[in-house]
Amino acid sequence: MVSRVIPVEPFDLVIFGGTGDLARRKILPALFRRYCAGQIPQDARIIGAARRTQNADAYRSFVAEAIREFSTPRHCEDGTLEGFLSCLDYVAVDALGDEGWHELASKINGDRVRAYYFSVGPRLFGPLAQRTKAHGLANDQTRIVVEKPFGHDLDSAKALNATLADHFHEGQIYRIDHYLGKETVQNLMAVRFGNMLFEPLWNSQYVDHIQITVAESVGVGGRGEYYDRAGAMRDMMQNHLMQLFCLIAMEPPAKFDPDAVRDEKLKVIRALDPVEPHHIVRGQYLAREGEAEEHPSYREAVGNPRSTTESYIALRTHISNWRWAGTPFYLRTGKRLKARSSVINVMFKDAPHSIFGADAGRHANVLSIRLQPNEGITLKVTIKEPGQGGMRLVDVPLDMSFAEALGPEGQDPPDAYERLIMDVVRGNQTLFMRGDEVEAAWAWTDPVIAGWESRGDVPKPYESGSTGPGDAELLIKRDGRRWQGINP
Ligand SMILES: NC(=O)C1=CN([C@@H]2O[C@H](COP(=O)(O)OP(=O)(O)OC[C@H]3O[C@@H](n4cnc5c(N)ncnc54)[C@H](OP(=O)(O)O)[C@@H]3O)[C@@H](O)[C@H]2O)C=CC1
Ligand SMILES: O=C1O[C@H](COP(=O)(O)O)[C@@H](O)[C@H](O)[C@H]1O
Repeated sequence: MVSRVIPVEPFDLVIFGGTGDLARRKILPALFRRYCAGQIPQDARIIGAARRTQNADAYRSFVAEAIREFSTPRHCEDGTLEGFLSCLDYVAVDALGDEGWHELASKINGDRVRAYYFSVGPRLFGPLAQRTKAHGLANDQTRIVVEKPFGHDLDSAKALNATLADHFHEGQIYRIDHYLGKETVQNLMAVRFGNMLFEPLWNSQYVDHIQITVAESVGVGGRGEYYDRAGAMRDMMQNHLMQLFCLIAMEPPAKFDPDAVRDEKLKVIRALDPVEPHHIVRGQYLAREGEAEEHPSYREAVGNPRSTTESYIALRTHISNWRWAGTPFYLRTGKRLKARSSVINVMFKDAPHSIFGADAGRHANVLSIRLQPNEGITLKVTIKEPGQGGMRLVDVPLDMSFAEALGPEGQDPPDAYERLIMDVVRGNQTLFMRGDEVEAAWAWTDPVIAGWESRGDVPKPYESGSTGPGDAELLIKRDGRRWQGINP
């Protein structure tokens, strides 16, 4: 199955922070892949902007290096890299001063789409918005792309929304949550709303509970300073897990358009109950014996021997609405866990009555949506155990891997940033967070954090390579349930 690539109109994209880590590892390789796919026209202009002084050729060498290191292009013909590099330019600009802005303005084309990607530290989001406008770089076609973190709490998110709103209207602001750009995350909507099979069962009458797991095998890497101020609750739960949660729990939007989808997500967040303190477990990873040098403990990695920041969080929450009344949602995420594995498990209830008697045991269907890796869907169904031993039941998986089912496109789907950047150029905000959504997510998150801060809560240690702290097992076991495994 080969999908049709529709080229976008020529555009100007300025990447503020175009020499930074995110630009190097994600944004520029994503643009290159879209160029290879034939989606970016030759007269598109991609301008890196950062403080350091260098000419366009030096920037092109930097980008070529980044692409060699981080891009795995398909269908790329000889000379494609040169073609892509010829779309690039560079201007030295200071987000906090006036240097470089005049030159940047001179390179922007009059009447085509202009996108400004703010891939810089969050303290620069406001100044960039202000200067972009003040130096005449913005027109009605202008879009700004704002990276995470979008605020540190509700007050800072409100302040940032207000600052951006001083210069751009909501329809111009693209707040990135890269999980929304993941192919399988979009598939959540396709599975739910493209099939008759699931939606009638998608409620508390048939669903016992839902588990969302985003497990990472990596540690905090080189982002220790940022991470130690954030922790798993702010870094992952408030945004990525919250978005997955919304897509799983929301009502069907009337159509797949930005406000219809975002209105429904917002309703879910606003209907969330506050999390009870005894429904949260925080953890912090320790080094495994003998591996401390290669894979240090969390505290070692962030250079803060007394840190009480969590690298793991598990919680139970509820939505107070008609569809989900009484259905618990268990969410967990953490670093340095057993495997990289993001899965949503929809755990259905047992059949109301067993005609096979007590010996048949208890069996319930489970729909597992694997977001990464090994993207696909498994439905656990109950069948008869083969043989003459009476009517004994056994659970077997109906397994579908997207890679196998979809052929080459399924094996190498576009990276999240590819999809999202092209959506910016096309002017489609469906997969971006709206300001009120972000604020609602913080309004739910803040009291949780305030609670553990006021209690002086210290995260529970867990060993790197494990499934997290033992208390997280108890969190769900107390309810007579258990986590599904963390498997690669
Ligand atoms: N790296 C990652 O994996 C992820 C990053 N993010 C977010 O992306 C954003 C960028 O992160 P990352 O790339 O890691 O950060 P880096 O520190 O690697 O890069 C920062 C960039 O900003 C530029 N910069 C710094 N100060 C100024 C200034 N005053 N004016 C103009 N440019 C400036 C730097 O270049 P120079 O010093 O030359 O000015 C550099 O290009 C952050 O908001 C981060 O939270 C989000 C998810 C993942
Ligand atoms: O935004 C973030 O996401 C990554 C995980 O993203 P993934 O695409 O690799 O699943 C996480 O490692 C990082 O801490 C966080 O800031």
